[in-house]
Amino acid sequence: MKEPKNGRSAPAPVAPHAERNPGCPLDLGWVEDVRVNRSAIERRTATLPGRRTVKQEWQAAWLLRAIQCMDLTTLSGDDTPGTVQRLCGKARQPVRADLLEALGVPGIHVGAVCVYHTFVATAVEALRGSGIPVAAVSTGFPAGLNPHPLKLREISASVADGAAEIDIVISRQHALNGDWQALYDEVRDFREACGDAHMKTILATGELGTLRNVAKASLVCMMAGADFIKTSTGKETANATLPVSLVMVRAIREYHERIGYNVGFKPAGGIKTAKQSLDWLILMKEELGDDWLRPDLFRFGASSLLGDIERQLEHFVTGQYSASFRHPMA
Ligand SMILES: O=C[C@H](O)COP(=O)(O)O
Repeated sequence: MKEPKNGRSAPAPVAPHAERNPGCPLDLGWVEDVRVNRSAIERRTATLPGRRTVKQEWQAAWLLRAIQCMDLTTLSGDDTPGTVQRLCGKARQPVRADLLEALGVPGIHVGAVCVYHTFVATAVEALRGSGIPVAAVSTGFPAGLNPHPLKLREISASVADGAAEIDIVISRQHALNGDWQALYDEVRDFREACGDAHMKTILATGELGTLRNVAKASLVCMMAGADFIKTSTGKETANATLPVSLVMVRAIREYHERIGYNVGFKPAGGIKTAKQSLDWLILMKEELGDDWLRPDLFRFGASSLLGDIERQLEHFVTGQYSASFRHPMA
């Protein structure tokens, strides 16, 4: 990440989309060879937040980057066109103008807005001209138990309404049964239905049983053409965690080394504080390098993280914390 030298933290302009991952044939030998050392993974992630930290203007710069890498999300049963429109307003101007001015940042927006299919057209309209893509959760999100043909139609409908990114959920049963061919075929079909829209595959790691299953499912989804692998829906009992993320980003690194394509990573669910966002950015920088600190290869899926980041930026500028209601999301 480019870091400020003079206290100013203007983020570089960033493109939303990287080169597509075409996938590769399913390599069952590779999948079955996967091993995960749980205690080593847990040790590494337990020490990471304590060992590394960024302060002051560097922290402000990293928090601005976290905003640029955010899929600002609303996935509630009480979503309405009005709340989605207000969220899109927040996506265009995620930080108060006076704070941006004080930071010396001309303008900034989030990576994408993420909604249910029903609100794709509303969000597309509200974001017109902003360059912010709309992501739709799909394929029977969050449980992923709808009939397969219906899932494909749901993807097509969101693409037709203007979604540039589709967040699919995998059938957890395929991973739990070790039926990697079925998972590969399913995700391959989803990828085809997405057409030009970028596909993020949600593993719902909290429901996959073991870290080894997480690693295997990550590889299979990338072989099937996932542009991103994403931890969680936000609706599982356990959502994004650092150990699960470490396993997934190491699978991304392995796929890159063997197949040559960069696949993105999206931790999602339960990421609410600026401090947590810094932990994830440090993880990405240390494990995958600076290329994965941009929105084309890294996103946070989060509905409430932005409010805390804005509060921290306000504290950096004014030295004071405001109440969270002063930074409403929608
Ligand atoms: O994909 C995004 C998640 O559903 C957001 O989860 P959250 O509401 O816990 O931030």
